Amino acid sequence: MTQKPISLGTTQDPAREARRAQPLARPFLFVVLHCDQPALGGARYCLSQIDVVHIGRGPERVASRVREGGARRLELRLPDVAISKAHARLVRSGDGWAFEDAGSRNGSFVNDSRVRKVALEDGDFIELGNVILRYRAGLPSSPASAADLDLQSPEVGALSTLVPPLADDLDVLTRIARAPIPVLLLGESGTGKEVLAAGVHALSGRTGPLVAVNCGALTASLLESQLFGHVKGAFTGAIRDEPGYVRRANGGTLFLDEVGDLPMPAQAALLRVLEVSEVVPVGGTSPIKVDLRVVAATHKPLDRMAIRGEFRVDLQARLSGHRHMLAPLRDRIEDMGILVRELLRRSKVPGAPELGFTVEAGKLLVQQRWPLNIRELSQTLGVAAALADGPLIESAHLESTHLLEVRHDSVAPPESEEEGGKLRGRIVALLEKHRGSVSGVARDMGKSRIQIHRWVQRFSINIDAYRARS
Ligand SMILES: Nc1ncnc2c1ncn2[C@@H]1O[C@H](COP(=O)(O)OP(=O)(O)OP(=O)(O)O)[C@@H](O)[C@H]1O
Repeated sequence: MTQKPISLGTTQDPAREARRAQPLARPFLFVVLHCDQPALGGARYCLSQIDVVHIGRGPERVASRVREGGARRLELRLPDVAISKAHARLVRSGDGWAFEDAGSRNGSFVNDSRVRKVALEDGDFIELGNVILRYRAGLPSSPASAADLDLQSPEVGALSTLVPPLADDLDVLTRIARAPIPVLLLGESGTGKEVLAAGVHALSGRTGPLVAVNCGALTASLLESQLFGHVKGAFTGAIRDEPGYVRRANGGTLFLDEVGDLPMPAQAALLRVLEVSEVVPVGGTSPIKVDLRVVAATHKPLDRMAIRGEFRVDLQARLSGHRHMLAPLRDRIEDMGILVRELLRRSKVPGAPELGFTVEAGKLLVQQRWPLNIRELSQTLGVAAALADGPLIESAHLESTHLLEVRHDSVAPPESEEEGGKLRGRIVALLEKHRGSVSGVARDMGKSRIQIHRWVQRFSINIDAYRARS
C-alpha cells in the first residue's frame, strides 16, 4: 500500500486551511439587487484572479470563469430584458478597475450618472437595466469568503451574508455555536442580535428551549423569583411552583437580551448562577443544578460601562466567552437583495402578487444610511408593500414612512480631530500588541474586523509594518 506524502506545515483539511490564512484585501463585484425581481437575491464575485468581466443578458443569473489567450475573464449573465446581450465590461486597469459600456441599448449608470467609460472607486454603484451592482476595491477576505457566492436560493438564513469579512466572522460564530461557550452579541439596535441568538441556539444542538429574558424589564422586588423561580407559598400570591427563566432554560439556551440594562442586584445574582450552575428558588431550601448555555446581547458599550463601574467586570468577563459584533446595515448594503427578499416574503399578503421595486426605489434602498438598521428596513418595506398599488414599490412608497425623519437625528457624528487622534493611537498600540492581527484588535475593541480595516484605511496605517516585527 502506498501512502500519500503529507507536506509539513499544512493540515489535510482544505476548508480548515482556508480559514487559517490571514485575510487579504481583495476587489469584489456584487449583484446587490434585481429591482424588479428581488426574489433573485444577490451574488458576489472576487475579481482578484481575473482581468476582465463581461456583463450581458442571459436566461438566468450565471457566472463562469473563462481563460482565453492568457486573459482571465468572468462572464456574468443577468436575466433582465432591459440589459443588452453584451452590455458592459469591467476592465482591470493598473491597481484598480475601469467600467465601460459596450454599446448597450439602455445605457449604463455609475452613481446615477450615465457613463461610457469611467475609473471605478470603492463603493461605486453600477446600474444596468433593473440591476444594481456594486464595486468594492479591497474587502478583507479569507480564501473561503473570497469564493464566488450566489445566494439565489430563498432558503438563506440569518447566518448568511455576501460580505466577506462578515462571512468570516459568522463562520467563527457558527463553529463556536456548537460548543457550550457563552456568546456576547454586540451591535446597534435593529441589527439582528435576537435573530442571531436564535441561530446560535439552533446550531448548538442543545435539546432544551431558548428562553429569552428582557433584562431591562426585570423588577427589583421580583428579581429572584423571576430568574430562579419560587416554591408554592413562598410569598403572598405564590399559588404554585414556578421554575423562573434560568430553570426553564435548563438543557437549552438562556438569552439575556439588553444585558446592559441588567440591574446591579440581578448582575450579582446571575453571576452566582453562572459560577456554580445551580439555583435556589425563592422559598426553597436546596439548590437545583442547571445546565445552561448563555447568549447575551446589548447595543450598549459594555466595556465602557464596566470601566465606569456600571456593569460588573466579572460578569462581563463571564459573558464574553466569544464576542460577535453585528455590522450595521449601512456596512452591509451588499446584502440588500437577500434581506429585501426575506422581508418581502414575511410581509406578503396571501394571494397578493410578488412585489418588486422601480429602479428609483431600488436606488433609494441602497443609498440610505438606515440608522435603525434591519428593523427600520423591515418596517419601511411593510408600509411600502401595503401602499403599493401595482407589482412595483415606488420611491414615494418608501419615503412615506415616518422612520425616514428619524434618520438625521440618530446618525452618529464623525469623531472630532482630537478623538480621531486618540483612536488612531489606540489602534496602533493594539496592532503592536497583536503583531498586526486585525482580529486581535477587533476583539480588544469590541468592534468588527471590517470596522478596524476601515479605520486602518482612514488613518493610513500600514498593518504590514506591525506584522513584519513579529
Ligand atoms: N438576517 C435577517 N434577515 C431578515 N430579517 C432580519 C434579519 N436580522 C434581523 N431581522 C429583522 O430585523 C428586526 C430587528 O431584529 P432584532 O430584534 O434581532 O434586532 P436586535 O439587534 O436584537 O435589536 P435591539 O437591539 O433593538 O433589540 C426584526 O424584525 C428581525 O426579524
